[in-house]
Amino acid sequence: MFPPISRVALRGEAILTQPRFNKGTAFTAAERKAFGLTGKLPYRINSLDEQCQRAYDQLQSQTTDIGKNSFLQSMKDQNWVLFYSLLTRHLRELIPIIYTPTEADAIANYSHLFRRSEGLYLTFPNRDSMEEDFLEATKGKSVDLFVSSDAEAILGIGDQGVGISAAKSVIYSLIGGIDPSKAVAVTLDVGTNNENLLNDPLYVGWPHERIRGKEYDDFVDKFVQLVRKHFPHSLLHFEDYGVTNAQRLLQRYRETHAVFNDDIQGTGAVTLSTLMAAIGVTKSKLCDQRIIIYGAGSAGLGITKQLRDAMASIDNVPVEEANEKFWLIDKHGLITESLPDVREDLKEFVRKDSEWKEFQSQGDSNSEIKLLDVVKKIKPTVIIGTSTHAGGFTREVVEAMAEGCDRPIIFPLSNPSRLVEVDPKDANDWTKGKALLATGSPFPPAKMPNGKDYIIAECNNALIYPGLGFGAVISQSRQMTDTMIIAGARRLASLSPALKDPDDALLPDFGDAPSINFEVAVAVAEQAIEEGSAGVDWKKEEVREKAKAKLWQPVYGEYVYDENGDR
Ligand SMILES: NC(=O)c1ccc[n+]([C@@H]2O[C@H](COP(=O)([O-])OP(=O)(O)OC[C@H]3O[C@@H](n4cnc5c(N)ncnc54)[C@H](O)[C@@H]3O)[C@@H](O)[C@H]2O)c1
Ligand SMILES: O=C(O)C[C@H](O)C(=O)O
Ligand SMILES: [Mg+2]
Repeated sequence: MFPPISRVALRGEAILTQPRFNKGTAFTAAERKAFGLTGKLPYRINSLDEQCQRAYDQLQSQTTDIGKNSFLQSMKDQNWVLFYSLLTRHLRELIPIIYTPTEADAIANYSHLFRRSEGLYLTFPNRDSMEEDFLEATKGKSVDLFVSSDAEAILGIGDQGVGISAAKSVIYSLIGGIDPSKAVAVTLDVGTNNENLLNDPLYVGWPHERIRGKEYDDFVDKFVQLVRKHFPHSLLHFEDYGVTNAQRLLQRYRETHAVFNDDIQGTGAVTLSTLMAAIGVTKSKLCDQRIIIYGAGSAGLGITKQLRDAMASIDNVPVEEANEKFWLIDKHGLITESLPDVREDLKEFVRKDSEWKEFQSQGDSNSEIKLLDVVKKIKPTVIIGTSTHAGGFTREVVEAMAEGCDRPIIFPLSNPSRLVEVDPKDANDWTKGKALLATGSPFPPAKMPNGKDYIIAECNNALIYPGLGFGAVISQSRQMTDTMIIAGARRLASLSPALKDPDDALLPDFGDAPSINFEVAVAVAEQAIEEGSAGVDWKKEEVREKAKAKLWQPVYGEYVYDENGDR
């Protein structure tokens, strides 16, 4: 039954200052009496609609996006139902305020905007009390989800010391249906190498250079083992870890717990869905593509592997053959055999020197093979940007690509908006409306040569990770397997507007994110049950109904005072 009747053990000031239970002016007369609130609230009893109207009017009086973000953050500290219902009612308008791109500015100014702590802060110098701190923060809770970050690679803005886990956690509840009281945002503060933060007297994190090596691994491991021990059925989400740790941590834990790295797997999944929609328009197969990945970090490699695995599983292409469809470019150019210091995890995608002799002159440090060289030589059908290099897809690059194929597929995915590899409007103009486009942050539509709007799909992992997570949580999966992720990605691809009209967006609108993510969750849970990863004994046909019943929604339930109730 939703909304549920809640048994609450808090009275008076204590319930008004607990955002999980506070209803403000919406407490009923009976609740005011039972919880000692009659003298603590003004007379009028408001409905949730009226509260949302008032809050929306107040929000509109903020003139900047960052001001709106701070206002909403305060509202989250006061009343969760009101916060989430306001967002739900104005989803399209407010997601960019609480999430990408505005969240990037909020995190960059975290210490200066700081008002109130939230979630769990595990800090390296306090490592000896980690278990105590963990248990204190999770006492009495049945946690379904931990969203963790060490904040080393926040979006494209780099090392921010602390931040992001709370913003990503909000999206799980807003569009994924996860009960916010069952989610914990975890900040793993292992220091920062950001000089500005280290020199800022108001910095709220640990002002120390980042811990590396065994000390770092032991610290993260202590946290992961606490999650495993106390909440064995929970999902553990990793967000914005640095490239040297992200892939390693995922590999280390993925067999033993349901862990999920959003930048690697979430981005890989949403990009696979977007690409499947695009090749639906070009009427080609995944394995027919020649794909340039520009920026071979966590997201770039995650996308590469996801697309490669999909070629293998959907088109039945041997993995080694599928590897040959990718050209990875990082800050020193195309990744070839002779490039020094290539990360171990990129080795299977390294290109042979013998294919690129004309661009390599011995001993010349400027001989890196540039994006334009690669575009001209291989004539890619797809180019994906995860480089943080604003403007990296120049006019020359885009025009050269358009010469080599009819409908160039161009996904500049770097966030926030100011770091996009090419403004989609320019890519559309330079290709005379031929490009099939998707970006990581929201952009306004571009104009097609026939005067119609071309809607730019928002290929952001938030269109899929809440659904992947909710699917894994409700099916109590012991692991988040590749096949569960592919099932979610295929379901999202099947909902693409471009399947019906090739001139329409490659992905559904973010305004529909809750229903889209629900479909993803159903597909994930069905797959988990089918392959035996699930901990529930549902039949596949029951999944939709069961999932519906588990969706958390921002509505007020009835409260009953009970001294043994929740607090
Ligand atoms: N749209 C999405 O859903 C989504 C998801 C994850 C990441 N991203 C974005 O992708 C970008 C990268 O994120 P990440 O987590 O992979 O970071 P990362 O630091 O792991 O990777 C960035 C990579 O780009 C390389 N690079 C830097 N400058 C370059 C240049 N001039 N040319 C080519 N490569 C260059 C870096 O060496 C690094 O390998 C960020 O802007 C992030 O916001 C978007
Ligand atoms: O947070 C986002 O907007 C997407 C992604 O995880 C990123 O790091 O850019
Ligand atoms: Mg991220």
